[in-house]
Amino acid sequence: MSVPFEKYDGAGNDFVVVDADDGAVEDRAAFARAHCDRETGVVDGAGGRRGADGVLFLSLDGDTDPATVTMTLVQPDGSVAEMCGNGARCVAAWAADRSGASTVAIDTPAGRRRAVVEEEVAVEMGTPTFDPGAVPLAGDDPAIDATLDELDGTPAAGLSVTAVNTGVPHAVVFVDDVEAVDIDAVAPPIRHADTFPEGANVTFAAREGDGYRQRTFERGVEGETRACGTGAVAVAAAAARLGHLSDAGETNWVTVTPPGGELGVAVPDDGPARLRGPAEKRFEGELPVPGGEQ
Ligand SMILES: N[C@@H](CCC[C@H](N)C(=O)O)C(=O)O
Repeated sequence: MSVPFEKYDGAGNDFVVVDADDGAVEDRAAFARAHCDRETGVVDGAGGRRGADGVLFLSLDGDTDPATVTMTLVQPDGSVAEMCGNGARCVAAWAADRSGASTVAIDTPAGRRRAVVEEEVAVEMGTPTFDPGAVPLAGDDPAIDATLDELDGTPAAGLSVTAVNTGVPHAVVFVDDVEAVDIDAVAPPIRHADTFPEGANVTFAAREGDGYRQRTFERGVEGETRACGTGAVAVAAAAARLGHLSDAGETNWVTVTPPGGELGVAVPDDGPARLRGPAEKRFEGELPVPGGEQ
């Protein structure tokens, strides 16, 4: 048995998109593990990398105003993420391609997010929180520019971490040069630290002009991705919290640049964060359903 899919890309974060209403994929974790693998997964019909950063199972209701999409992101390790910023932007582009709607409400496990599709796709990202219970953190104190003793003896020793939830947990580490970070060595001790009982995505950021360069090691992918939207929001939110954005203005758009593209982030004091950037369909095809009948 096979299922139709489309491949979308949001600033370098790439996703297999499956219409959940087809009902063909019973074991979503097995499907994601099989087709996201970077060596053996879905072949890129547009000539790019094999595999994907996750599978978006989507259900579109075009009869509501605005159109509503229920989004479930299943990651390469089979886990379900509560939120995905670039995924949500790809969802909005998918819904616009299908229904012509330029405004879309996206229901995620983290709550409803509104998106607008123009030349770029912008999505509301909720209000970032440093609250220890919401990140979540193991203790009662927030981690703001904090050195975690438990990282002693690891490649992450001595790094200052700011913990923030932008729909999913992020540990933000400001460095002088993101390119110089040995991310596969430094990120895992933070990602698995007891401080983060549900784990954390680990996002490195370095100032570049009025904005930031970004690299993120994603939970669920268990490796670096070419972009991460919740990570970009985490960078701007942490920078604002630490007083680093005073010259840029906290309600202005901040440019955050991951390896795969360019994102804009706004983190106003009095409302939800917003994320904008490119999101586009790359190709479509059919994929086998693991364990599915012939
Ligand atoms: N790439 C995403 C984040 C996806 C979720 C993350 N890997 C997690 O498990 O928390 C984004 O663009 O935000």
